[in-house]
Amino acid sequence: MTVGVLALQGSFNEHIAALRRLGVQGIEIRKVEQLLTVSSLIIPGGESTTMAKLAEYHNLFPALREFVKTGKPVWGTCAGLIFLADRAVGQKEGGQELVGGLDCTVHRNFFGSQIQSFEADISVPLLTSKEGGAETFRGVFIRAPAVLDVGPDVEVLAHYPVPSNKVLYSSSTVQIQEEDALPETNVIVAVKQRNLLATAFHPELTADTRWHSYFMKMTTEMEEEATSSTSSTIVSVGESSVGTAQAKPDIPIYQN
Ligand SMILES: NC(=O)CC[C@H](N)C(=O)O
Repeated sequence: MTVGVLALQGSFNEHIAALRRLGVQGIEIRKVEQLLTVSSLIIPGGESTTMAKLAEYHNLFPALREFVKTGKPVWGTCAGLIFLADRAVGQKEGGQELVGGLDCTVHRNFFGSQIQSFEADISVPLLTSKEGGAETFRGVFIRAPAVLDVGPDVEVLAHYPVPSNKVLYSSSTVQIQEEDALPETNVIVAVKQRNLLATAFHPELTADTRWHSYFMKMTTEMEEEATSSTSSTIVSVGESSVGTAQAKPDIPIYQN
């Protein structure tokens, strides 16, 4: 089983480290030929416009679209979610190329600018039912996008409840008025459509490997479907195995 991580820009090293904690070797993908060798692909967070320019430079878009179409699992985190979306709003002037495949509209910087980045506990019932562990997952949102609407084949995996009148961060000019709380708006932050998984936040920046473990299971299932006669091999680089519940506290890895 070989997992590629698009390594043009952004948090690809962190994804590779998270895979390593599960005993899986992630392969850095920068060229079309490399993409042809992997069974699944992670598109990391970063800056989607820059990543798109680099992907264009390396002529990766046709191969990425083909990869999505073949049904191989692809997981986009943050900028990776933007890449996978069929439609994006809030793009820089002139827009940017998207890989597409995921029937949804994303807003590139839904939660505001870099300083409005935040962390929040997100409830993800599917992840808890498949991977066990805590009821919630620590979502690290860095100038994060959000999903504005989804097509009929898209499964919504997680919401982030934003109080309608609540400003996420206070500043000298903006005060949070908790007492006037209005009903919450449930913003979509994680989705799945067949072979495509997408999160607006960064699981690779936490010690919780359940999202990676879940993605590995998607990869194994897809491989078994494709080659039902041959068994897949995990390249073990550590002691732990895929699917093992992680005992580590769920804190951002940069605090370790
Ligand atoms: N952390 C991220 O990946 C941020 C993505 C960013 N909003 C973009 O447009 O690319």
